[in-house]
Amino acid sequence: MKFPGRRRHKHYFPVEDKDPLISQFHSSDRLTHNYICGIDQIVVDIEAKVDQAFLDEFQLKRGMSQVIDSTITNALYDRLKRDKLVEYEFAGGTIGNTLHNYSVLADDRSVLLGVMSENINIGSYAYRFLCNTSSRVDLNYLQPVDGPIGRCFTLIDDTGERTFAISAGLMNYLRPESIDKALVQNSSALLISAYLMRTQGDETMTEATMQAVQYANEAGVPVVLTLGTKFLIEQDPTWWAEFVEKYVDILAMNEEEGEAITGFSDPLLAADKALDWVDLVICTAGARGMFMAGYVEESFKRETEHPLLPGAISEFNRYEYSRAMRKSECENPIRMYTHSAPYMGGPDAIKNTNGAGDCALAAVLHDLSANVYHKLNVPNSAKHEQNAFTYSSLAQISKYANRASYEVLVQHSPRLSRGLPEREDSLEQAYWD
Ligand SMILES: Nc1ncnc2c1ncn2[C@@H]1O[C@H](COP(=O)(O)OP(=O)(O)OP(=O)(O)O)[C@@H](O)[C@H]1O
Ligand SMILES: Nc1nc2c(ncn2[C@@H]2O[C@H](CO)[C@@H](O)[C@H]2O)c(=O)[nH]1
Repeated sequence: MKFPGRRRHKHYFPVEDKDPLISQFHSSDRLTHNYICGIDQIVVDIEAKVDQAFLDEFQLKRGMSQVIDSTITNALYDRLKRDKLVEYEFAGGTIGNTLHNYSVLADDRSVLLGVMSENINIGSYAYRFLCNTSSRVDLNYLQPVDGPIGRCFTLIDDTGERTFAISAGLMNYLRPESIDKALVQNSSALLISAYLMRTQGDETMTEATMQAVQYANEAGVPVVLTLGTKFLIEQDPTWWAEFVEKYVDILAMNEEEGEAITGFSDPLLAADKALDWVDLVICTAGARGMFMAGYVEESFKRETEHPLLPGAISEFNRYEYSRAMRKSECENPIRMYTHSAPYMGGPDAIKNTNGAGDCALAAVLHDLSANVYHKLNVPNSAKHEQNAFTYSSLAQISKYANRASYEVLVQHSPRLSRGLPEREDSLEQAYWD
């Protein structure tokens, strides 16, 4: 686990001053390591710039993520290739991206559950998926299938709006018995997306997901749900709200998905409503940055040093300097909220917003997982007198998340190619302490 910290002069000394006992003590194999796991439909993104006429031609609804049949897939693919419209092909999937980015940010292990073609040819989509995934993402638990993984045609129009057309292949054939109980129950978080509930016919992905969720719930492992696309939620918001309340501990969404599930278009109110169901909420809001909402025990609350912000909940950021706790861990839970604007006001030129939200979630998961790691290795630290869920305050986490998503906006792919710089002026000292 990467703890981005300060470098102190006293740690740099000549070789002859080296104490053999100290080097033994610092040997990293004595540390206990933790990991997070996630389930995804394994897909490769095929990205192309198109116009509305193109979407109409293939009966695709703008802005949606939709599953397409093999006839449309073949026609679409042939057309993209014929007109040389494909800009890039890269590993994707909302959870695949998030785990990859988590592993890059934390420089630590995550485990991806899903399917993988058992026979892989060089250059095939399965091959590409494996090549474009961080070596820190453990792919050893993937279930082999006799056929292709999924393809996600990512069609971007002039306004930057993305329309996803999914050619499923065998991506939804993960079986419940392929979910390793101990793996899930020993993890620091289980990450799932709303897309996993979109299955048809004999596809088993939904059952596999529910099996993993049940294992996680039994063991008190936080279940993190990312909502994926508003169109899925709009189909049955009540079902989703009940699902979240029953099984989920941390909810990640953008403002449109937030409105679909809570009925509130204001991201702060949407986050507040979702806090009725879960312990921690992340609501990204595009150019407006992001909102987070969580709980803290009254006696551990910390007042912000920033100006108090107006909003639908007045002075909502008052306790944003507190570390979040599970509601059940609080005797007198109080709600706290934070808002962060985009890092540096957002980049001058946005290359691609695809995956910005996934990356924000990866940063939040890094913070959560760092807390578990610290607790495992330094259990007597004063830091853990408070039984917090997060390593940092809500204010710091949302800044970190925006910093991480900035990196995705200035590159073409939703997956980070490298970690963040160890220290930045824009992050307060408290974060690194
Ligand atoms: N136009 C923008 N200008 C500045 N920052 C932006 C812009 N769009 C996104 N961001 C940054 O990226 C973060 C996440 O963006 P957004 O709300 O678009 O996520 P999303 O819709 O969930 O994305 P995805 O589904 O592709 O992962 C925001 O919190 C913000 O920091
Ligand atoms: N797992 C999964 N990912 C999707 C789906 N539609 C779009 N995405 C991914 O969402 C990512 C952006 O958030 C892209 O990289 C896409 O691969 C889907 O139906 N299932």
